[in-house]
Amino acid sequence: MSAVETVEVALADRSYAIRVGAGLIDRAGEELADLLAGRKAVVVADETVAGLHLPALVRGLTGVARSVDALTVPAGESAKSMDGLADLLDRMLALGIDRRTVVIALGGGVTGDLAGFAAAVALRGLDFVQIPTTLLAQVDSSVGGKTGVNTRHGKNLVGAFHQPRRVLIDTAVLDTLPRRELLAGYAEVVKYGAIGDLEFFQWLEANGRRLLDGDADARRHAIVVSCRAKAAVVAADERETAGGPRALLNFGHTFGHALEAMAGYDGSLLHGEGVAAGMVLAARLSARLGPCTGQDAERLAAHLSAVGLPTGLDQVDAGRHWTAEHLIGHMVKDKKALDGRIVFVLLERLGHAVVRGDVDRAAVSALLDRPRAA
Ligand SMILES: O=C(O)C(=O)C[C@@H](O)[C@H](O)[C@H](O)COP(=O)(O)O
Repeated sequence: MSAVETVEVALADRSYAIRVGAGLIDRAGEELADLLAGRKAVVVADETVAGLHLPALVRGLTGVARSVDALTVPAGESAKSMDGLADLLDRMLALGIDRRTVVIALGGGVTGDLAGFAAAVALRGLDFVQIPTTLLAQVDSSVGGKTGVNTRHGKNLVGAFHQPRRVLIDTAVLDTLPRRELLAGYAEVVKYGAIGDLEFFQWLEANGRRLLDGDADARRHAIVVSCRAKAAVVAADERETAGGPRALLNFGHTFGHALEAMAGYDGSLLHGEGVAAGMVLAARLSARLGPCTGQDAERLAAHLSAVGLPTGLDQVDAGRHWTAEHLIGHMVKDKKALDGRIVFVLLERLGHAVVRGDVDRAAVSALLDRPRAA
């Protein structure tokens, strides 16, 4: 067993540990024994992950929890819907859950957000554990308690803050993750460097490829640094108060969520791909407004592009030519928007982000307007 590192999320009586190491799914019984003793466990996994990691997890938890049931949900963003939630709750209730039942989300961001929201509302709130199996979920969505589903009005528009009781990050599962998914998660890793840690961004410029190519030390380092950064922000501003620091984690997401909504959650644009293109748009908007420089914005774009992530509208709209009007129509529904004003997370410089509610819509339109190909 290789080393396991612990990152604490300090939230008074809702504090929890994020455990990071290779092989943690195999050791889940031991890792979760204190939480599960005498209680029912319901594992929720998506269909792809169920085929890969569910048997080992159920084996490990059997005899530790009072009973272990497993439910599967479809893979992909479209599962994160009101219908998907209703179906999952129905199946959980049919299992005879009680208020001591622990829900365990095994999978990527979609599974964690959906199962976490189901745990938040079933019997008015059940304990839950996150076992994220994608890089994106490991460095971002499994930490911080944002749970929810998408609606036809946009991404994550219905949900709840519901903190997990523990997060188990098994870095070995990344070995079976498709490259495209790995890259999408890498966008969120880069985000931490861009918004608050220039030194980490520089490290990623030098080591990002090692991480993507499977170097275990580089992976663990990037995951631990990312989780530490997220844990600090969440501890400072758990519920994303207006003007509070948690909104900084939304860098790239105002544009990114609009891109995802335009794409229709059909798998053609992954969340992390939308965030990558969204971060570049936000950085270029920052450079237009200052004081961020064009060099900083293009340095971010260059790194994302070098690893193979999309950095422009043309790369994400697959010839559908989304207009500024289309995208702004989605951005005004963003949860950060206040009194009809879109709130952006912009860069003051690479490594330092700020929240801005005073951005002129004409500047956003000018950034998004593209000449139509003849
Ligand atoms: O945890 C947060 O806070 C974030 O904003 C992290 C984001 O990377 C993540 O995608 C989050 O789920 C987006 O939240 P939303 O409030 O913009 O829906």
